Amino acid sequence: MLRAEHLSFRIGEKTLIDDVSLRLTPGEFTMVLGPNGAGKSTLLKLLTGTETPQHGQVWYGDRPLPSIPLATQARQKGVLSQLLSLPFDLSVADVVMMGRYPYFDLNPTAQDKHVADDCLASVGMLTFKTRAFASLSEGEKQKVHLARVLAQLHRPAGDESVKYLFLDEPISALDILYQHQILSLVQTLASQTMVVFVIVHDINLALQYARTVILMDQGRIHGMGSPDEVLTADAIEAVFQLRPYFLTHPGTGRRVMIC
Ligand SMILES: Nc1ncnc2c1ncn2[C@@H]1O[C@H](COP(=O)(O)OP(=O)(O)OP(=O)(O)O)[C@@H](O)[C@H]1O
Repeated sequence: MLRAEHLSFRIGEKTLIDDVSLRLTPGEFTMVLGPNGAGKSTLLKLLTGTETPQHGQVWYGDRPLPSIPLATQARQKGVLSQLLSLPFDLSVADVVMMGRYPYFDLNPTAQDKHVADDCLASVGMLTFKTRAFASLSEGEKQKVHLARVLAQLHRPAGDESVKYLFLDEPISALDILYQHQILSLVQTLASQTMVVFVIVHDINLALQYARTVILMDQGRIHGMGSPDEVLTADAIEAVFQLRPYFLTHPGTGRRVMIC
């Protein structure tokens, strides 16, 4: 369980996050939506310890986040942010192996290499292993970074510790096939005692995949709950200033939004 109580965060005169409290349960796929500038990425930074709130606290399990040693955090928390460029000339394999740094001293073990290959394969990028990372397309880079974070959170058989996965717009550069493949993969991970917090802009993907939705507006949580509870026409109009319509998907019966 991840718990945040009364988080507030200001920069200068601007309040980016205003008294936000939430609980994220392992096994639930939580998707975060809201207009540009609503505070989604800032909330992710507070929940992961990249930024420190002026007020409020974050707990992972029963421990306040700042009290957890960084080496422990590195084994339990994976973050994929929007900044995907790397300053060095690394291969794809090197980038994914960065996810294994918390697990080995000088050189990766055969097990680390095996995990890295598995994670690359899970995002469809194993055949790119020897390519220079800088030469990849933006979508390919996004998949490799996701593989790096998955390698970081890999659990050996029998390890049932809770892991925490945070993804900031992980599918923004992906084609529709990979959007669905990656979200299906993350959905499966969420069901395996993982706290999963994913920022997306596509409301239909949230309707399809999320168990819990957080709708943010102006640094606050406008609504949190099941997609059907939170993503109503009134809530979407209030937050995005655009009245949507909902149709019924002919194949699944699920709600589909059009504007
Ligand atoms: N260093 C800063 N100084 C002042 N304002 C900032 C700073 N960093 C971010 N902000 C502002 O805080 C607000 C929230 O930003 P944030 O990146 O969290 O929004 P977001 O919901 O993730 O937006 P997007 O969907 O566009 O990625 C924005 O209005 C942004 O301009």
